[in-house]
Amino acid sequence: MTAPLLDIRNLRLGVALGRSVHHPLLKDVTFQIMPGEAYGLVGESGSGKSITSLAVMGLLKKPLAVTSGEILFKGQNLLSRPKREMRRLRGNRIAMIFQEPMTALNPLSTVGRQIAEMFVLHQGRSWGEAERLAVEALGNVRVPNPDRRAKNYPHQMSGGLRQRVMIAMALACNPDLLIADEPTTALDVTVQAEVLRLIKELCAARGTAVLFISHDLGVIASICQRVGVMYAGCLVEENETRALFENPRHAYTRGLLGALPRLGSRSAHGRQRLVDIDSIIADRSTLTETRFIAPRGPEGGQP
Ligand SMILES: Nc1ncnc2c1ncn2[C@@H]1O[C@H](COP(=O)(O)OP(=O)(O)OP(=O)(O)O)[C@@H](O)[C@H]1O
Repeated sequence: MTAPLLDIRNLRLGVALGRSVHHPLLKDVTFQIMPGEAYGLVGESGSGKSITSLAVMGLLKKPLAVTSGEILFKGQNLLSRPKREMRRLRGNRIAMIFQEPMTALNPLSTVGRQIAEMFVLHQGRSWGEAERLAVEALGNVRVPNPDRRAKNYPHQMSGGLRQRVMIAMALACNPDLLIADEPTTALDVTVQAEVLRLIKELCAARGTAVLFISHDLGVIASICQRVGVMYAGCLVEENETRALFENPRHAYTRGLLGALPRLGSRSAHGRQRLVDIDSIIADRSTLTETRFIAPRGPEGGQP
């Protein structure tokens, strides 16, 4: 049997309130991503999606701290790796793209130079060779006129093109895992669709696994084979994407699906009614619905 690429086990994470007291933010989060698989984490704002990905990248900053659990990447626990090794891993074996590329790109350096830096830092290439590879990388993410565009500064590009630059940087070293945290939320719908298609095609062609984070189940469904649903710091349900849509078992997942706008569903006034998820989960503080629900096996039992 193939071993998981990423294996997060009982991850607990919190805000340090004192030396040993933590306010919990993640509670026993457990999920696996197989090599080449696209896995989606969906949940409302504040449910813990981003801090999960930052923990994987080793980028949590105080007062946030992992209190227990394991993050195994290719069988090795990232939580016990020295900082130097994590720096080598980031950008090389695990790469990340964020919602707003402007915050991740250096405004004072051309995009070609920034992509070239990946080849110099992680692959020890000469600058001349790295700059040639950077133009090639821009072409691979379908940036028109890559030679000319490589000389642009980030502010000279549209949001969609900047996100393509981020994807080119992230995939430069052919990582095993790409973490995409709401990469298309800030883009127009048409540009969003193009960028999603690009991520999907490039990762499938290279066999790169994806951890795709979004609050939008529709976006997740277009790219991921499996989905984990997060609510209040817990992974409350996990299933294959199609099965989750056909048979959502957790109240919060049903709420999320019910809140997806659908073509053709209109009220008597001709307007579509949007469903309020809060009306489905009455009291968040009790967290009575945060029990994990695993996918059913073929006969409806556990697989
Ligand atoms: N530096 C921090 N200090 C204290 N609490 C934090 C810090 N960063 C995040 N949190 C808290 O951790 C919880 C999870 O945050 P996280 O950013 O992971 O949510 P999210 O699901 O990614 O939401 P969003 O979609 O809005 O980014 C939230 O309650 C948030 O307020």
